[in-house]
Amino acid sequence: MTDAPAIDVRQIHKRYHDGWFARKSFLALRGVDLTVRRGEAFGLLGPNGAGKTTLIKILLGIVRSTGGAAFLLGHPAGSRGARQRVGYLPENLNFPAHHTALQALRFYGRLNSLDEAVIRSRSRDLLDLVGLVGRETELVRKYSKGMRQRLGLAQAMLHEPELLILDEPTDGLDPVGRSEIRRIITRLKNQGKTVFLNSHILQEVELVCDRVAILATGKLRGVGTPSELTTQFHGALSARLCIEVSGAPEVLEQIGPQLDAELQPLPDGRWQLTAHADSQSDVDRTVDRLRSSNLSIHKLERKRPTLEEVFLSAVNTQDDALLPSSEPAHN
Ligand SMILES: Nc1ncnc2c1ncn2[C@@H]1O[C@H](COP(=O)(O)OP(=O)(O)OP(=O)(O)O)[C@@H](O)[C@H]1O
Repeated sequence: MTDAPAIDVRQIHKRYHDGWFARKSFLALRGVDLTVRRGEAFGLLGPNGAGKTTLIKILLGIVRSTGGAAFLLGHPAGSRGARQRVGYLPENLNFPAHHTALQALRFYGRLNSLDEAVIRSRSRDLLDLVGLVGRETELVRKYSKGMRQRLGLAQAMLHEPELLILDEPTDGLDPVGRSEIRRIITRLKNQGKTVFLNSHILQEVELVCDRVAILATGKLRGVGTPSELTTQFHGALSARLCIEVSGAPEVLEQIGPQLDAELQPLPDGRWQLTAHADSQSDVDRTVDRLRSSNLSIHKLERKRPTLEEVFLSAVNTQDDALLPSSEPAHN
């Protein structure tokens, strides 16, 4: 069991039933397979309605899947063994209004059946980890959103879980608040914890996660490091060469189509030329062509697609949603 992955999801399906006599149904997850290794920070990405919350609820045992199996650290999702080993920060955690940070932690500690002395000593350490020392006796309702999220992280860590599931931990935070949460997540990862993060903020995920999964319409579109995903969707989006040039406009207008490049005028009279450049020889050829046409090069940059571009490409790949699903019989 010690070798079991932090999260192991096999062919998970979820069908919701709705309406009169549950006659309407909707397949929110359609055969998701996912493995999260121990000790990694893993990001779950997907557009609204992709099924991210449904997947998280299945992992936590809040919602039952209608097919497949999920395990946390070798324990069936939702079992006592799994629940004891996972810490959860929900999207909008509301603390009781009359609690101070210390009282809130005591409240959650008791819910987890922790001993009073253990709660006291862990609360001190955790308030230190999340940067709330000195503010622990203030009412939580007077906290900023960032402080509440940091206290939420401390709450999730109180029973010393090996795996943390964080649902939109930086939603609604300013850049300072977001960087504080990132700092804490990195510290937790350095302590050997596994962090599973659901976030809409792609930059965030790119900065903090080792690997990401992209989910859309209930199906996984890709899993890997941001650079592996870039390669996976390379066919749709290759590396680009962005060059700031100046010179005779008529020469530029001729050269643009020859290089299959886009030209955009810049405010200072220069031009931004954007062309595909998958290899160094593509770069050399473009530069030689510009220089031999007496064009001056002011700035040159080779850009890989951003995670946002990869995400959009992954989400827009042909969906087989209209094909019959191979959903297994309900369990
Ligand atoms: N209890 C429910 N009954 C019926 N349909 C549901 C239920 N919960 C979710 N759904 C549907 O399942 C799909 C996936 O929802 P889910 O909340 O998992 O998506 P999400 O990726 O978390 O979206 P968001 O980013 O907007 O929170 C959506 O189409 C949603 O309307």
